[in-house]
Amino acid sequence: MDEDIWSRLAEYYERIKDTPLVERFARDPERFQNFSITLDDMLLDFSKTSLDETACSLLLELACATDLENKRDAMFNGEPVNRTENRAALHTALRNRSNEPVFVENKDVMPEVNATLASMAAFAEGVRSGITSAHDGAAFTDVVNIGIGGSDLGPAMATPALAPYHDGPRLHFVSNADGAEISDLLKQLDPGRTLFIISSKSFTTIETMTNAATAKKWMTAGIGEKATEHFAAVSTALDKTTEFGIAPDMVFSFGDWVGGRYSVWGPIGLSLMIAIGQERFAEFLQGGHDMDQHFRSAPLHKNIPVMLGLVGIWHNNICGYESRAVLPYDQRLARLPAYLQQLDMESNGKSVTLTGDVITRKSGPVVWGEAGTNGQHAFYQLIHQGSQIIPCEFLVAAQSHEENLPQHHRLLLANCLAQSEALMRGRNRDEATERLRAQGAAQEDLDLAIHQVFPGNRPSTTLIYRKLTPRTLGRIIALYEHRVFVEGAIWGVNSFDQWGVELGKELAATLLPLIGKNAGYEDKDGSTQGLLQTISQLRGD
Ligand SMILES: O=P(O)(O)OC[C@H]1O[C@H](O)[C@H](O)[C@@H](O)[C@@H]1O
Repeated sequence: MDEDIWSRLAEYYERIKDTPLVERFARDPERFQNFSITLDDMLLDFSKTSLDETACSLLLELACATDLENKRDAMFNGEPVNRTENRAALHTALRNRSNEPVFVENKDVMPEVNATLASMAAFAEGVRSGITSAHDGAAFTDVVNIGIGGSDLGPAMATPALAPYHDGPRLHFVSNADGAEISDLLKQLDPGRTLFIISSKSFTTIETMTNAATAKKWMTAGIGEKATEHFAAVSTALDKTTEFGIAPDMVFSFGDWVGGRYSVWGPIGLSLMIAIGQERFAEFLQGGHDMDQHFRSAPLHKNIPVMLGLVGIWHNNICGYESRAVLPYDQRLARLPAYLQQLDMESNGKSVTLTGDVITRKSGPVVWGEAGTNGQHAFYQLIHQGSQIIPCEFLVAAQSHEENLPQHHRLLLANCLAQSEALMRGRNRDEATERLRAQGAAQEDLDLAIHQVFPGNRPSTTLIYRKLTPRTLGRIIALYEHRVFVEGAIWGVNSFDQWGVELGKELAATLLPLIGKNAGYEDKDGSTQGLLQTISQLRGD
């Protein structure tokens, strides 16, 4: 049945694709109201896309035909929706502020969630106040989260996002296997005042374990045998954290029903909680919960994650746009594109459905982006005049935290709106020629107009929120999580596994002993052999 809807969508798009966006606004004075959704002080505007009422109805029909609502309820109800790993995906339980029971295999997980949150809060507030102190009783001045992927990107994105609320110790993040990162950081730190949080769900991830071992060595050199007192861990592998030497009361655990890239809401958010305090962290959770309730209860056509997901499906599968740019006009969200790359591309970068069938259409698009206005002076050239169309997703706050710098925020807002307007309306050759004439260009220079044509009719969405508070950030992240879920549900993929990261890891393990060797890799392909030899020569091994 859904094949029929896909075909109807494709046919319908052929009929309407040449209607300019500006014409749609001219025809429908209510277009903004009809193609935007509000949740309290947040608004998603998707009126600057080619979606119209018929396209929306067809997409909603598709959502129903692919059983979106039942799939959503199954996730919230703790069913093992991550079927390839036979697990629930219950990040929503971590922010379930209603406290209604949530069952995994007949056991309510909420008491455990609340107990963990309470122990995180006790630890975080202890570190912030100095009660949980360094080996000599002094307060920690610096906290370093060592983790990668989902054990890094959440707090690494959210901490700068909430900088105005950051009143705890300084926070640092180390993720890369490249020793440059930890080395450059350690040079700035005092081991006697530094706390490490080793964040790894599995506690086996090679990058994290290598950085953790380096940190432990550095700490031991600095403070001696009490080094492990300066280590906490966030993990589901308690045997491994003990083996590393971390005291059980410094370890924070979570269920295997929390996926790495969905884990900022629980103990992986410990570093964020230390930065902003438990109350602000609770507001962040409340924001996530607000979006969960909206996602569960709002009718599909008034449901922000659902409609953002359907806009994504429309652009990717129907219009054929293969990437999307996330453009926060909010410097503090500069890490949001990186965060969303993992959330989106690790979740939906799949080629096989849950039932093991090869997907016949495009699944997860390429997600990329940069904070505005910086992007304008870099890659917007291609967005405006390049040969491919990139749907742009703008985010912007109506109010800034910098009340003493109102001129900056007005400028930021004007730029954000100008970009979506320019993408939509473009500039034709006549207009470009007129503009040159008005600037006093000589007749022979009017040919330049061709270079100053903007095709226009390029789609964008804008998410506006009052101010980037903890609660708003929670809503934004949960919105994107559910958007990814909506798209994954329609494609029929498992948005909660990530088998695609494994092969590279396995091969790295086979290559590690070969680095610096001149032989022993005859079974490798010619390129890999050649590269190994070159590395050996260049290193002088
Ligand atoms: O938390 P960890 O077990 O250390 O995993 C860290 C990251 O590495 C894996 O390879 C996955 O790609 C990510 O989904 C995960 O977040």
